[in-house]
Amino acid sequence: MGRIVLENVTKSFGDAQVIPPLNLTIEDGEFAVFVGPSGCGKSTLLRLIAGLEETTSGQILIDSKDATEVPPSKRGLAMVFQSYALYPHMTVRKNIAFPLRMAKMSQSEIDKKVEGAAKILNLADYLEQKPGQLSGGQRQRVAIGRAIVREPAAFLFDEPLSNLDAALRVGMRLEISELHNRLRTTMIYVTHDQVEAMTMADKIVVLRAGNIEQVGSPLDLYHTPRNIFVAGFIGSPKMNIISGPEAEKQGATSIGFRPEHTDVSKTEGMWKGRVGVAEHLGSDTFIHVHDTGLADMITVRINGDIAVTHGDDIYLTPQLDKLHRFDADGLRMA
Ligand SMILES: Nc1ncnc2c1ncn2[C@@H]1O[C@H](COP(=O)(O)OP(=O)(O)OP(=O)(O)O)[C@@H](O)[C@H]1O
Repeated sequence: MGRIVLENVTKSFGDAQVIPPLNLTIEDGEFAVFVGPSGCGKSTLLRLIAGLEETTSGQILIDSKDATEVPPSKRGLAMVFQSYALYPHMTVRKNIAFPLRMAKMSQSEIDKKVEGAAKILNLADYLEQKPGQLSGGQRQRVAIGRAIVREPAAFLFDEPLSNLDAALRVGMRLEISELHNRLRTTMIYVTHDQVEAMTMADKIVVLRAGNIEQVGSPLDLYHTPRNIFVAGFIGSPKMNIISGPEAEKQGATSIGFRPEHTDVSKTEGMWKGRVGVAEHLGSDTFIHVHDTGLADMITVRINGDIAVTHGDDIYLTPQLDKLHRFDADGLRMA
């Protein structure tokens, strides 16, 4: 079990309220991702759930029980820190066993659990090695192993991949998703990387200045962002957002169109511009377009290659059925 409910939770540091009253439910077995720009309160929210920070007001329920005053070690949650939180002088076996030894579990039971976790995480061959002999990804798995053996109601991850290189991040991202598929335990994952959020989450919670801007599945957020902030945050490259006469023509204060929802031609189209940087990836081409009179830069993405280069004229036509319309408050219009 691992259903986590926050009811009117607030957090202030001195006079500064970093989490205004916040309500959120994470269902048992769900993979929830907290995402948002630096300083928006993601880590604070996770630490409140873990019990590493005290709430200023409100309640935290874990499986319907009030956990607001329960100390971290008694909440049944496991926080996975970055891999450097391992003990360098201990073997992998001892690192994974550490929380069980603290809990005074019998040696035979410890061995069973450590070996079970090592199997799940493909670490069985490394149990007698020290963290320094392992790759970054393997170390990260040891950190996860230490959490798994406690059989927590939920795993809490705070940017666990941020100190890994790009290729390893992608690999570990898949491993954590696979682990979730296998264990089906609630996971809460903090990142500022919207690609991680999109690819891992059942439910994304987009935060800005401690406020929840939107909660939904990755594709809900992609297709129907409820405001300009979410529209600009979810999706890569970012949605183009423009205001002025072209938006007014669509009956909106601002309109948004994604790079992948824009038709491109060298001869005709709705708006004319000039190619700035064209990134030819083979599979796709990203073109950054200037001098449209709409915005400093419009980014478009097309499948495959197109023979354009810096300085060429180019014509853009947004796909009107995929246009996002926003009112003067930046809220999505029906
Ligand atoms: N112990 C503290 N004392 C005072 N202010 C704090 C404390 N911890 C966090 N804050 C403030 O609370 C706000 C939210 O911080 P938090 O670390 O939760 O953000 P975040 O979204 O996780 O950011 P990042 O992505 O940069 O890690 C920030 O303005 C931060 O300065």
